[in-house]
Amino acid sequence: MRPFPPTFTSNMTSRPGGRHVSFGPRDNEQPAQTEENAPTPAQLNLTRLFEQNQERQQKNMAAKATEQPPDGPAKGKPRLLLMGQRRSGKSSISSVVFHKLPPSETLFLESTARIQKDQLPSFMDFQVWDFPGQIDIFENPTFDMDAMFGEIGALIWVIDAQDDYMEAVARLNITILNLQQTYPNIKIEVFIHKVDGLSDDFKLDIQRDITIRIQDELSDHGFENAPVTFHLTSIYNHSIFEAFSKVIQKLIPRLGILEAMLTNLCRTCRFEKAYLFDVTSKIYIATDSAPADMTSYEICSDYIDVIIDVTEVYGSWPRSEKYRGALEAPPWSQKIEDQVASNWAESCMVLSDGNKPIILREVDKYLALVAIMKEDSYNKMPLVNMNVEVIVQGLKEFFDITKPK
Ligand SMILES: Nc1nc2c(ncn2[C@@H]2O[C@H](COP(=O)(O)OP(=O)(O)OP(=O)(O)O)[C@@H](O)[C@H]2O)c(=O)[nH]1
Repeated sequence: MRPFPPTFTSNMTSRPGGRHVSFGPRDNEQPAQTEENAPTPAQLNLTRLFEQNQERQQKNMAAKATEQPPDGPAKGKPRLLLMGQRRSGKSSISSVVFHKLPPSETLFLESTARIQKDQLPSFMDFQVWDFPGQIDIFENPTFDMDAMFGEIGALIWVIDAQDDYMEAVARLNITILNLQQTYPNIKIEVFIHKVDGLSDDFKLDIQRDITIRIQDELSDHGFENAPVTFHLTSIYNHSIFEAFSKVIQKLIPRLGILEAMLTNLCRTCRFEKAYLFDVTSKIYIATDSAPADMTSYEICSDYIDVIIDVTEVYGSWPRSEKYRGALEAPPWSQKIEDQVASNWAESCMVLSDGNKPIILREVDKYLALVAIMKEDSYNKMPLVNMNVEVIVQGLKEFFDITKPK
């Protein structure tokens, strides 16, 4: 059972009460930068951290160089670490995406006091750690860095775009510089968050400004191609799911094969777009090669809500012996389980405007294939079903083979 009824609030705008909204980051440059030559406290802090890191790196080299593959956690479940300033929206993101909390109810979330560790049963069984904004791990020598970052899948740094973000960017820079030395394979995903209510131009300006500040700092320290990616997000629309989809996709081994399967399916069945969804979070873990567009993603993701809700209410409903007998009798002469293509959910719906069927087929209890077909392709349904069935079998094999043993 899912804890909350599905809700989707599109493009609603909301500002947390009493938050300061500042849009002039360049006016807030630190005055210390005007004093030439004298190292600022931030620089001193950075130097100290570098030295500490170098010691730690040397100690770790011998012990760690053994099994860690270059591209992902060695064992256990991939971990997504949510970090950032206080009230930047970390707990809200985790609650909305993974626990289906309606976005408007995040207004009542309390500040996180200790690390919240969420085990999420999904196709990949990853963990999400919500890190309290007030704790600075690099200030605190008692933190076990290896336990935190050793098996990490991605570090998600949340920046509140409606607030003054200079401090957040400075902390992020310190974090990246520290981690780059010891854990160079960590993928850093920057969520420029709460962009609802900001104009498109303004969002892009903020993104450009933050990107430049981070890249400049990194290249000043000799890191030219650090794996840092930026996303504009809000819990009040699908952008947060889209961003998480991109993050999770980087953790999937051989994603290219999945994408090629979906691209082939689209070509053979004349689909406009196909997505493979993680049904509980509605993150899509793969899509075909056609350019992604938010509208098709939104329709498919809302369609999942509808179908999954119906399945939860009416799925595996008991049929009486008599009714079952009638269904299994000639002309079908087959057990009911063999007559339906899926033990889980299968559905097709045609939207009257545009006349484009949407098809959904569950792959297993975590994954569903959802696709938008081209106009008037409804009469090809038997062929489409056959092809979808083949792809679903292929997907099952793919996950059987690639799942961590
Ligand atoms: N407008 C808007 N507000 C948001 C968004 N995401 C979160 N918020 C609000 O931001 C406030 C703080 O969110 P939290 O999730 O508690 O922040 P946090 O980063 O977990 O804070 P700490 O636990 O103190 O570290 C809440 O009032 C949320 O409703 C968003 O996308 N847009």
